[in-house]
Amino acid sequence: MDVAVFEFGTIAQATDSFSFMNKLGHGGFGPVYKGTLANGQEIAVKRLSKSSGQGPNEFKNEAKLIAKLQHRNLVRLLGCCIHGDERMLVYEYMPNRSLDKFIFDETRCRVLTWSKHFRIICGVARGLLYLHQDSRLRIIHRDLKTSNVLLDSEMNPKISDFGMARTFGGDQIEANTNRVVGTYGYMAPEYAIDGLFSAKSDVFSFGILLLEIISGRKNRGFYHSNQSGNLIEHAWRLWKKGKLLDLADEFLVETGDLSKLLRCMHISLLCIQLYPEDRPSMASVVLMLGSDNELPLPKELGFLFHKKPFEANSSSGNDGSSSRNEISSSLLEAR
Ligand SMILES: Nc1ncnc2c1ncn2[C@@H]1O[C@H](COP(=O)(O)OP(=O)(O)OP(=O)(O)O)[C@@H](O)[C@H]1O
Repeated sequence: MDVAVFEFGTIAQATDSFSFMNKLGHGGFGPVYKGTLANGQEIAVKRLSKSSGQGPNEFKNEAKLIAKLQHRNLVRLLGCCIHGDERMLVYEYMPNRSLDKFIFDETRCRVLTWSKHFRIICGVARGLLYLHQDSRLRIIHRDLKTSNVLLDSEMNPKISDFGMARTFGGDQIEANTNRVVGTYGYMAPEYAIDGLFSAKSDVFSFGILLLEIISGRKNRGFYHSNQSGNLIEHAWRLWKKGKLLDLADEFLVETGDLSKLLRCMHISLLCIQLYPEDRPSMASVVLMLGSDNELPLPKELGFLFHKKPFEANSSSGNDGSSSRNEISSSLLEAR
């Protein structure tokens, strides 16, 4: 199937000339708008703010490749739009927006019982497996996080922003400026420090996502009244004491299958192990989620989470800034 190339007029009309009312948010690649096509189909338009430096044909070819990635747990790219220097991507619209808006909101997270959480976890794992292994392109996401997991009308999870690092920035940013692209709090240590990415750095991000989904708390900015450290350290301490269940959100414990809940937390600790080779592949993660087989023990996590080996400049929110971090590796090397 060929990717649709939309006329600028069609997109402007669908979004009411990119009206403020239709703005869904603002991510690292630029603002996102909701739109409705003349046939009634709802769309989300990502207006890329940074020029990727690509000519129109190159951009179209990359969009074509991304559009070929089709899986029930990936957001579908419907097409693109080119207007002068501007580049836009047109996605299917996800009415329930992103996962972060549910799990970190005390009222809205009650909409999701444990079984729905588990369905979301398994869906994200399958979507990532498809990107790593089953798709022809073999994509490493590089920025998996709760705001990049969108939810359709039935709360099925769909990973978004896949292919973006490869296509619209990452490789170029790294090649040209020695910087890595990702989000602080989700980046695997080898990626954050040495700029080395692999499918196993995505597995690390998946582990963090899993911890966040189950605890309802963000790894970044995690606060606990009587101890220091982040969510990972807290999880590790509880694991050592055999009290991992204390990390889970109370509502999940009430509505959940406790052995499955514990199993998911155990899997998350396997995914965030220090050395990439110790982490399971996404194929193993999918198998572990779907079976009751005994799981290996995670290796000591300890070490680096006590220190901040680099300075990350980041911000987040809908104020036009991005939650994306660009960490200069020359800065890292200098320390
Ligand atoms: N297809 C979509 N359907 C519905 N809402 C969407 C869609 N794509 C993005 N959004 C919403 O638009 C906002 C911005 O998304 P975007 O993916 O650009 O940024 P982000 O994930 O918040 O940050 P980053 O760019 O750093 O990954 C998010 O709040 C998300 O909920």
